[in-house]
Amino acid sequence: MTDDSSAQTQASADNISHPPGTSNSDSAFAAEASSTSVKRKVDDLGAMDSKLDARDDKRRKGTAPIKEEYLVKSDDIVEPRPPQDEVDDDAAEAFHHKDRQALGHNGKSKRREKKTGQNKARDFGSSRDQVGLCTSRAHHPEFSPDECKFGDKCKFEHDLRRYLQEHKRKDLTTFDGVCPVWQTKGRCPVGWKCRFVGSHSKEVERDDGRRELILVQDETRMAEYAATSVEEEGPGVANAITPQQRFDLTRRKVGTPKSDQFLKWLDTQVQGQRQRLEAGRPDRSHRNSSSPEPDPEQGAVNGDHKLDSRATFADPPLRPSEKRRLYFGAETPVLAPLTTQGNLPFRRLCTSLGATFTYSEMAMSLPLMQGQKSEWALIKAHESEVQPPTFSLKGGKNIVYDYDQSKDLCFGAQIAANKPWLAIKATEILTTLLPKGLRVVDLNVGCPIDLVFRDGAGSALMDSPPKLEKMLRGMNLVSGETPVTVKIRTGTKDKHPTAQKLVERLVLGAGQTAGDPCGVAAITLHGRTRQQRYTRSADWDYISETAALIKNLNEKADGVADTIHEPDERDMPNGHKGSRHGKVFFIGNGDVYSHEHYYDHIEHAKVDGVMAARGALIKPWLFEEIAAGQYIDKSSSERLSIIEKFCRYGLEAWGSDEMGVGQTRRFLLEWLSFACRYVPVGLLEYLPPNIQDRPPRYKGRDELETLMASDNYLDWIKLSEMFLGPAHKDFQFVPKHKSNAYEMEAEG
Ligand SMILES: Cc1cc2nc3c(=O)[nH]c(=O)nc-3n(C[C@H](O)[C@H](O)[C@H](O)COP(=O)(O)O)c2cc1C
Repeated sequence: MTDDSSAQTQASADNISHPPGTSNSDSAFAAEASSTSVKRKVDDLGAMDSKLDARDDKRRKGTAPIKEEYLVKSDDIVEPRPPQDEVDDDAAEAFHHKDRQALGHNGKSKRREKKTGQNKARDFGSSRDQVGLCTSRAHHPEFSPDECKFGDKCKFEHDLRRYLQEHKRKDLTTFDGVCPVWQTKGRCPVGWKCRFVGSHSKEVERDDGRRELILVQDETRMAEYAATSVEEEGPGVANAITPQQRFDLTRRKVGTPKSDQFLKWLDTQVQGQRQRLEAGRPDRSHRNSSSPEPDPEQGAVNGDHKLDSRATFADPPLRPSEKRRLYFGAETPVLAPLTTQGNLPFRRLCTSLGATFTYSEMAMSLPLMQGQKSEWALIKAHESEVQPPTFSLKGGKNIVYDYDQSKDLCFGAQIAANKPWLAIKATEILTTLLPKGLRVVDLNVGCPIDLVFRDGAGSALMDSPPKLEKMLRGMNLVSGETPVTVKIRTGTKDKHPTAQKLVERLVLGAGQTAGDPCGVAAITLHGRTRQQRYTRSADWDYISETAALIKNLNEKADGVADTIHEPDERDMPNGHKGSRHGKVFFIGNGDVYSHEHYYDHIEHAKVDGVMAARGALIKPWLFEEIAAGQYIDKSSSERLSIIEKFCRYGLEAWGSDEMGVGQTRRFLLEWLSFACRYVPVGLLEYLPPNIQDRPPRYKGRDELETLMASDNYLDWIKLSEMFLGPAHKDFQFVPKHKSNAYEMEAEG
């Protein structure tokens, strides 16, 4: 809910979709909104069309409708920002994949590990102490350090006082000088290296008169924290594999017995089919004899028509385990998977603001299987994400038979792969090593990035339905109780949508697998093609048609299952009472930027759930707006406190030492590159805001609001310095839309 300082916007109550269960007259919004004011504005726009002068015309096309008094004009022309936003979004999605080719889907690593995974593809300079403190000293009182195993060869500092006085930058004074990690946990894992170490250390006098520096812990806070935390590694972090597990992965010692069995069976099916084709005999075992011609879409990219294994000639050698039931509904707004941006602190922030479900950044299957640390870092979650979601069901409608909210959790992993064996084995490994930490394993079939696409992964799989079906079927067989989901696009090419045909195949099975669904529990559709990237709006008409189709298919699947295949409860996702087939949930995605869009899509496109990506990056309180069913006109100071929260979460996740502060700053700047696009709703002439609109140059209601609207990364650094202090002299930031690197001026 909005608090006192959040003014309501002048939106027309007639224009607002309300959360289910509220109406115009009973919502708090209706009482406070100045509906006539905006109604007039909206009507005016129609009437004024012919009178618009060139300037207004310019403002209307793809331009955010900012009230006259806030516009910054030169020569009386409203200055639009440079047209770079769509390009930026593509760049943002792609940026950290520049080195993804290094992940070698073919198993051959072309570059070194340190360049893959989270945040490794860009050079941000470094944020280190001038001379580091030896770890044998880092957590100990001054007089009783551990022995340094490296002796004279150790290049780190062993004299604690010298380190503190000469090599370490002075303590930060932000957060009132109190270490945010220590404040939460009662102890700070980085010890003497902490940039706030003064708040958890002191000098004491010993019996012999010597003065010793010691670290201080707060036992009460530690006990409180221990009582509520499910900490596995670091502060509140879940889904971390153990060093032993990682070691075993690197030595190929983690078995994938279920995958091996399935893949072997798959192989025999493919070989059998090949032999039949070579012998020139028509494949009479096809159940669907009415469609003997290969589907032109099948295997189009990989030319693998012949190897199309629509090959459930014999039942697979193993059955899936019974799955945890899923639920998506109006009450469960979903945060999209977001490479780089969807890091743990940002997801934690969104969860705290009302996001119900979250996904990891896309992780590549091969490096996961190889135990690469940076890829497994993507799968770590905050403890708040591995708890049951806290929504309350409105009227208990649409609830899935047997759904148990207390067994559900918020966080799912997303993976990408270009071959069935990779997707299947990675899924088995993920769900074996983290049996309780993942809501779903989601396969990314939307990624547009060239490097991924050319390898046959991401959205390339849209053009290889048989391969994709094999992947999902196998993933479902090996994933234990964890459901498998998939995220797709409208298609790869403009004006040639293929998602609906694909969906039909995934929900019902096709050809040889007709009546034998691959077991996918939910499908998310981003309503754009790969070719279109972020140009033009997402096609919600197509999403809506697909929702209707899936509803039909869900019903039809029952019938097909009756006549052809006796489904086993375990094979079915989200079984519901009275149905023999499991419901496949359908989530729509694209351009959701307000509660209005959100509820409109639930009501009119009739999707089960709605996922937000850039909308949440630009204003993470989108989730609060969805819960409240109204716009929240956050003041600049409220927005600043959200930035502060991110910094706290970042320091908790990455540490409060120089490195952790640098990492937090880096990801904060990445996020601010989106957040600066927010135009406060109080500055807009009419609502809803359109995510594709670019703001003209404008000034905010106060200096801070103006600063937050800046698209100059130097201003983002200024904002970061309010909480993280002056940037390290070696800190670099390359804004994704600018080619010039920024290097911090040296500072003290
Ligand atoms: C910076 C950025 C990173 C993204 N990373 C991923 C990703 O890792 N996996 C994925 O499935 N989609 C990814 N996407 C796509 C989004 O999940 C989403 O489908 C798309 O942005 C459309 O939603 P929107 O209009 O709400 O932004 C990314 C998008 C952006 C802008």
